[in-house]
This record gives sequence, C-alpha cells and structure tokens, in this order.
Amino acid sequence: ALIKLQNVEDLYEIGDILGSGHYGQVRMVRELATGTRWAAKFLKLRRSVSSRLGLERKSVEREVEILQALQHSNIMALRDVFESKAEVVLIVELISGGELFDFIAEKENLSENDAIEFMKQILKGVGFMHSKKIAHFDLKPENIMLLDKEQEHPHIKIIDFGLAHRFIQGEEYKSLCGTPQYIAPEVINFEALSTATDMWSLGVITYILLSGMSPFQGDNDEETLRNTVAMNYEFEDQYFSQTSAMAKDFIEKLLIKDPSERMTADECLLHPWIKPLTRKQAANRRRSSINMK
Ligand SMILES: Nc1cc2c(nn1)-c1ccccc1CC2
Repeated sequence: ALIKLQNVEDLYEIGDILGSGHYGQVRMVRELATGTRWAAKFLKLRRSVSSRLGLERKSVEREVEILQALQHSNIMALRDVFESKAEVVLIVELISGGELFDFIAEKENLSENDAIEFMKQILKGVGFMHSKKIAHFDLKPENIMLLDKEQEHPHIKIIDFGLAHRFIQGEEYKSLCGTPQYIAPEVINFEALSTATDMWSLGVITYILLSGMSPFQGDNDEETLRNTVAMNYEFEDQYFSQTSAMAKDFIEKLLIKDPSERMTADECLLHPWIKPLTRKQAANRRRSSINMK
C-alpha cells in the first residue's frame, strides 16, 4: 500500500476527537495545503506479537486494501495512509453527522419512509461491496454514519472495515468476530461465512430501525447468541402494530437460518417494500407516513 512515512502533522492540523473505540481514535483534521477538512483514524499497532494491545499490522493492511478497492458514495472513502512510530493513520473523508445508532435513539424509531430511505442507501453500499466479493462482517447502526444529520434525507456512509474480508474464489472463511446482537447463526456455529452473513445483519438493522428494539437481544451475550441460533424472535404488537406487512416480509426474508435462502442486496432492492410495484402502493405509503407524522 502507498504508505507515507512522513509525519501526519507535517501535512495536517489535528483537531477534535470525532469518535473512539476498539479500533483507536478518529479526529477531525485540516489539510494545511488546501484547508480541506478530513477525518484521521489513528490505529495503534501491536508493539510485539504477544501483546494484546493495538491491532495486528495485517488487519490494518487488510482494512486499507479493502477501502482502496471500494469507491462508492455510501462507503467511507480513504484518501491517504501514514505510518509513524507504532501507529498507522488513515486519512478518510469527513463524516460529521454522527452514527445512525444515535439518530434512531433520538427519534425512538423511524417512519417506514425514513427507514426505507436509509435501507436503500445501505443496500446500495453493501451491494457494491458484495459485487467486489467483499463482506463487511460488522454491520450495525454504530457503523453506519450520517454525512449531515440536519438534512431531510441524510446521506449515509458505511464505516469501519476492520473485520471485513475479501473472498478469494473457492476459499472458505470462518471467524468468531462481530457484535452478538447482529451476528448470523453461521458465525455462532463456526460455519463458513459469506456475503449472506452481512444480509442477516441488515435484517436485524431493519427490525431496529422500525421498532427501536433488537430482535434477539437477551440479558447477556450468551442469551442473545442462544436466541439467534434458535431463531427466537417475533414482531411484538406493542412495537409493530403500525408496521406494514411488506416491511415484516422484508425482514423475514433476511432473518433465515440457511444463508443461501436469504435475499441478496440486489434482491432486497427489488423487494416490494423497497421498490413499490405500483404507483398506488407508493401513494399508499406516502399517505400512511403522513398519518404517522
Ligand atoms: N470505527 C470507526 C468509527 C468512526 C469512524 N471510522 N471508523 C469515523 C470515520 C470518519 C469520520 C468519523 C468517524 C468516527 C467514528
């Protein structure tokens, strides 16, 4: 990868923290030459093989290679990579509208039309990723950010490809990574993973967008995992009485145990909930969302 050995401070003025987590820290930066604002993701590298702190160099290189392969308006763009001391710095596009997770929390849950607008963008980004044989493997509302949350229809960006994987023809891939509420049964059963694993996560995300509830969440992680492998979820009337049958059908066609039975991202974009078959359906939806406002 074209990793620059210059110091990131030579070219960028480092600003406020935008986010921090298992991956490291993201700060706003201003490019000195142009005044353009970007985000800088500081990833700590492991000092030694046995160390548990920081990330493996391999996994950072994988995130860089995967981001370099993905240029799409719904996927966070990578602009530059610096390596300094025991740190790799990714210069990425500035996304300052916060996480979809917080946006839903503020609104309790979304109208079906808002949920459809978000899902359409997520499906375009995920469909593009899958067309390149790349799976994200950590899709969740925290990893879907809004470019500007003040907009009527905010533009979304998929971030954090730290667990992503590029499939090589015929190669089998297994991993136990991910976030319990969103991981598919095949991850828990340590079976072969695929792009369909992401589609399960999109089923969970849709359920949350429409209800504010998480379908398999239990009191602790192992209860959540047990609920997942047991396919133990339902559309409780308390949260889904206003939800259309098509929205539930969309979710049911993603939360399927057999990965090969789940809809692909492209099939989702043709599902009647996302792509109304008739103008009448579209008009009904507009009317229903007006009633719900
Ligand atoms: N894991 C994360 C987490 C984040 C980001 N990237 N990866 C990010 C990227 C661009 C702008 C702002 C952020 C903050 C959150």
